Amino acid sequence: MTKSKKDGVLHKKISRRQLLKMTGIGAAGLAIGATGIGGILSTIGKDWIAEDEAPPAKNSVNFYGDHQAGISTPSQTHIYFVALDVVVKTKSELQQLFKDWTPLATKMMRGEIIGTASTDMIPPKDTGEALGLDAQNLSLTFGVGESLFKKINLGDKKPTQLKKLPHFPKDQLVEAYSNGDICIQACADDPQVAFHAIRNLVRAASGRVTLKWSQAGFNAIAKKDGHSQTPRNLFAFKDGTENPRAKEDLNKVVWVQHGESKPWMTGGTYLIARRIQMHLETWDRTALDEQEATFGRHRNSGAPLGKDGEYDAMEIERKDEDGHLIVPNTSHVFLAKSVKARLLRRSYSYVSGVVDSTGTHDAGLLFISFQKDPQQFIDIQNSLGRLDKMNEYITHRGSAMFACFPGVRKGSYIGETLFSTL
Ligand SMILES: C=CC1=C(C)c2cc3[nH]c(cc4nc(cc5[nH]c(cc1n2)c(C)c5CCC(=O)O)C(CCC(=O)O)=C4C)c(C)c3C=C
Ligand SMILES: [Fe+2]
Repeated sequence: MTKSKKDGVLHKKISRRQLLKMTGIGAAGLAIGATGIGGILSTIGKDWIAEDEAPPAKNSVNFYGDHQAGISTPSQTHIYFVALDVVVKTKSELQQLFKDWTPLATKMMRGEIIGTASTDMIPPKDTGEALGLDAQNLSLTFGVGESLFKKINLGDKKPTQLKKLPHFPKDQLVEAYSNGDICIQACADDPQVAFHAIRNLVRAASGRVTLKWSQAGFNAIAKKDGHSQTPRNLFAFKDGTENPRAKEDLNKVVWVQHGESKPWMTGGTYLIARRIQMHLETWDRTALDEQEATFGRHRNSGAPLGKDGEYDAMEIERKDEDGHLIVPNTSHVFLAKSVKARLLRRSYSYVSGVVDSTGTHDAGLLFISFQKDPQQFIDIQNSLGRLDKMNEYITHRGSAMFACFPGVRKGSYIGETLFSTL
């Protein structure tokens, strides 16, 4: 948006280049960098800069790019994840919804309010609870579920990969934590910033979507010598050690490549969310040796059993001098590694009060994985199957799958690749 209708030409926003020209800095002055521009901005007010052209905001994640933020982005400390059902009926109404969300998402990811407060009879445009906080590395990730394609005629755009997951042994899924037409994942280094983003996106979509389910989560990220450490889950084990990180790996495991799914998904990925209850009381009665045999890793260091370092190679076929496997063949990692498939895991712990029927903590993991094909998740979950020693301590309660759009180009909008060719 460059011009507000209400206020006319006086509110036309200006580009970074125009600003440099106006202030007489020009090409030769480009070396002043962000600090110099920041000084000018604080004098004239940054509302005057077109958002696509503004310099990077403090603690902000880039909204634009080949891929959406919040997937290969380093994990923030908080998540607020929401699944929505649509009330809109047509593809143009749906397209408009994503168009309306785009400027709000870009503003919030820059730590800006989505509109000025009004003093007259109209409620403030921004709900306001993130005022005074910066962007807190907020990332917003949008996806669409299988059910959306049943409600809205999107031609032949539904990817074959986007379908209900099969029933897995020991699943006890409830609809109240499952499925949805649209998902929005908000991750930030502050819980209020993450919630504020979802609250304002849902508010802006009032009458067009309804809330289906949501889940808040957290990860404590310790720092050692200035480096972020792998977060520990509520069983106290480092969770996320073995994850694809290099660009080449991400292309192999996470990002849909040309020809691998529907064309609109190129650069996108599939998100699988599982709300997994962790029976903390049972776990806390288990000896440390047994806990470590459950995962196949040492608790404190995160190292593979029999090794010292978290990133030492996990060689599941390794045997001791008596010929016994060092990493038990019923351990979580042994089974997860026994199949070729890989995933990018980006999970968060949750605590949600008390389970009425048992009087125990309702706590666990909002397991989130990204993969270019949901079959990768299915293969691993089937391998864990009934054998995974961890099954004694967990119950899967919720499940959902979403196709996440590729990244957004400047001047475009979220989901454009899905709608543009309709
Ligand atoms: C189907 C996929 C998976 C589910 C569901 C899952 C649940 C789950 N996992 C943990 C804790 C840990 N998982 C670890 C490794 C690991 N887990 C999966 C897959 C699923 N986990 C994979 C593919 C891997 C990596 C295997 C490898 O190649 O080494 C670990 C070890 C440390 C790490 O690498 O992150 C832990 C700990 C919990 C608590 C949980 C459900 C509540
Ligand atoms: Fe796992």
